[in-house]
Amino acid sequence: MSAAPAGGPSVLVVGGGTAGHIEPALAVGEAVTALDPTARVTAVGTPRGLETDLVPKRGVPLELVDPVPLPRSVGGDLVRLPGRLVRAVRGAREVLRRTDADVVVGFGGYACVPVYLAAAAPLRPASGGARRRVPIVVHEANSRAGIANKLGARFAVATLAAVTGSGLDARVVGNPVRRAVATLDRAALRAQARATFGLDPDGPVLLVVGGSQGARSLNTAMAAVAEEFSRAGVGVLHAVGPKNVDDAPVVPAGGAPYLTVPYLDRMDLAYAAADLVLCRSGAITVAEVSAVGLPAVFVPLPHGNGEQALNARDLVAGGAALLVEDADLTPDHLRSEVLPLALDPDRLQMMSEAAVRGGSRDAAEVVARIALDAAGKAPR
Ligand SMILES: CC(=O)N[C@H]1[C@@H](OP(=O)(O)OP(=O)(O)OC[C@H]2O[C@@H](n3ccc(=O)[nH]c3=O)[C@H](O)[C@@H]2O)O[C@H](CO)[C@@H](O)[C@@H]1O
Repeated sequence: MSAAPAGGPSVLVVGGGTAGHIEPALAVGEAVTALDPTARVTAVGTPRGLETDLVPKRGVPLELVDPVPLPRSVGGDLVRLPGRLVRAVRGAREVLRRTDADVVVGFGGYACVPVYLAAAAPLRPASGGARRRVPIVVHEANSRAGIANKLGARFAVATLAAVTGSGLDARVVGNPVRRAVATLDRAALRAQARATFGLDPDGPVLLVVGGSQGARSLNTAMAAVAEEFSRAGVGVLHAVGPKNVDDAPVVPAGGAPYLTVPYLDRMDLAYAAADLVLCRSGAITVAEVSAVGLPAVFVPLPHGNGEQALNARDLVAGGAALLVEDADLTPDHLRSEVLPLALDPDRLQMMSEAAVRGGSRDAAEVVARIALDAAGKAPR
C-alpha cells in the first residue's frame, strides 16, 4: 500500500497482538486501497504485539495505543475505568484526530478497547467542523467473540462476523484473507515456491505452522520424527515460531530437505510449496487453508474456551481436514497417520477439492466496502 493522495477517506484498521488479529486488519486495508486508491489506510496496534514488525514490512503506516487489561465483562468495570484505560483512550483520541479518521474497523483484542471507546465519543476533527463520532465497524474472526468486540458492537454501525454463533448480532461475511493468499493458484506457483525455499521440485512437502507464535507441542513431536519424514522422501517446511528457534529440529542431509524458519513472511509461497499442512486452527489460518484448498491436519490450541476446535469443525466435517487433539499429537501419531497421508496423492487431492468448496475468498473486499460505506465516502 503506497502513500495515497490526501483527501480520500481515512480508514483505521485496528488489531494487534498476534498475527491472527493483524492479518485480517491488513487484508481489509489492502482491499480498501484496491477499491479506492485515494483512501488513507492506517493500522492501529500496541507497542507489545507482532504489529511493530509485521505492519511496517507491508508498507502500512502504524499508530500505537497503550495496551489495557480487558475488563472481564462489559458492565461495572467499564464504569470504574482504571487510570490506564483513561490514558489509553486519550491516546486513541489523539490518533483519531491526527489521522482525521472517517471510520474505525476493529478486529478485537487489546488495541481495540481504547480505540472503540475513543471513537464512540464525539470528537472535533483535525480538519475542523463540528464534533462527531467516528463510525465503528466491528469484525469478529473467531467462533466466539472476545470482550473487546462485544464492547465495540455496542457502538458499531456495522457488526460483522466470520461465522454464525459468535455471540454477536452480526452479519456473517467470513474471514478477511490477504490478497496474495486469497488469489493464490497453488499449482501455478508451486515450482517457484519450492525453488525459493530450497525444496525438491517433485515429491511430497509438509508445511508445519503452529500459528503466528509457533507451537511447542508441534515442534517437539515433529523433532522426534523429522529424520523419518526426511528418509521417507517427505520434504518439510517448518515455521517453529520466533521464540522457539533454539529448539528447531535438525536433520542430517541425505533425505528430503527438512527446513526450519522462525516465521514465514510469504505464507502464499509456503502454501504453494506444500501438499499438506500440519497446523494450529487459529481462525485466520483456517480461513487461509480453506481459501487455498490445502489439505490440513489441525491440532487445536488446547487452552481457552475450545474455540480453535470450533474453527476447524467445518473443514473437518467436509472431509478437507483431520483433527488431532494436542495431547494425541505423539511421534507415533505422526509416523502412523500423517506420514502415510503425506505420501498419498489421491487422498490429498480429494481433501484439497473439499477444502476449496468450503473457502471464502472475498471477505476482505466485503468488509472494505462496508467500511467505505460507513465512512460516507464509498466510491460510486
Ligand atoms: C494463541 C492465540 O492467541 N491464538 C489466537 C490467534 O492465533 P494466531 O495469531 O496464531 O492466528 P491465526 O492462526 O488465526 O493466524 C495466523 C496468521 O499468521 C500468519 N503466519 C503464521 C505463521 C508464520 O510463520 N507466518 C505467517 O504469516 C498466518 O498466515 C495467518 O495469517 O488469533 C486467532 C485469530 O483471532 C485466534 O483464532 C487464535 O485462537
